[in-house]
Amino acid sequence: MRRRFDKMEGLGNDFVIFDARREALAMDATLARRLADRQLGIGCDQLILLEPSDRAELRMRIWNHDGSEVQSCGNATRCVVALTGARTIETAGGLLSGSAAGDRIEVSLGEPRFGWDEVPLDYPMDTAALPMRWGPLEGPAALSVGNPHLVFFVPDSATVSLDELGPAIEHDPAFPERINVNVASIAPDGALQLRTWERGAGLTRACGTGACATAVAAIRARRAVSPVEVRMTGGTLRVAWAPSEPIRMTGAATHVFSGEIAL
Ligand SMILES: N[C@H](CCC[C@H](N)C(=O)O)C(=O)O
Repeated sequence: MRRRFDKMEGLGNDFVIFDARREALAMDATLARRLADRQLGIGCDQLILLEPSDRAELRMRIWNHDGSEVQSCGNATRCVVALTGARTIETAGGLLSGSAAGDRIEVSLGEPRFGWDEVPLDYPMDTAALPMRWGPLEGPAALSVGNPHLVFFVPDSATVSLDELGPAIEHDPAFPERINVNVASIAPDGALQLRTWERGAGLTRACGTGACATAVAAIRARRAVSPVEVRMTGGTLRVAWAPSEPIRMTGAATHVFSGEIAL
């Protein structure tokens, strides 16, 4: 059976999107891994499946490059809004809303969660600063923005060996669902410079939920003021948040090509 897909990217974080709202498509870890493989398949950081929803205009399901199905993906959400024009999206991480903002897309990710069991962590800890260390990285904030994130603030995020430290932190037993690892520094103009080791995908050029988690942690710790610019390898996102408000992220979403593949 041949199925159409759209290839899209948000700041270099790339996606293969199948629209299964009219014709169901059975996706599983094995198929997602093959489609995401850059030699054996189409190639992407995350595989996205759109399905009907009775709570929003559509449901978005997300599989990482390693085949793990997860709750939320910020950059892909902007791409799905741009591709479909949907304004409400159901995900396992919560209900999202989005709209075009000039040549950018704005998405509301809902409110962050700071409870140790909401991240989740394996046991109670102060999520504002976990009493943990991995090499030079210590005392991260932990939060959920629909998916789990750690945020480390360092003098210069460009000098951290995230390719080495990322896997050890992602798979630490303290994180029963694994975790996304963000390392950020504060630029002289108050912007955040962020690099992310993504759960299930490794180093990516940008991470939308990582940018949101890092901005929330910075605003909460009074290291930054909302709205804050988050600069990543693949480009910049603008994140706005205040306590008891949803997180709002604004940035680019680009259609690269459409294609067909035999499944
Ligand atoms: N790796 C993430 C999913 C993709 C997040 C990222 N691509 C984004 O733009 O938010 C996780 O396992 O929770």
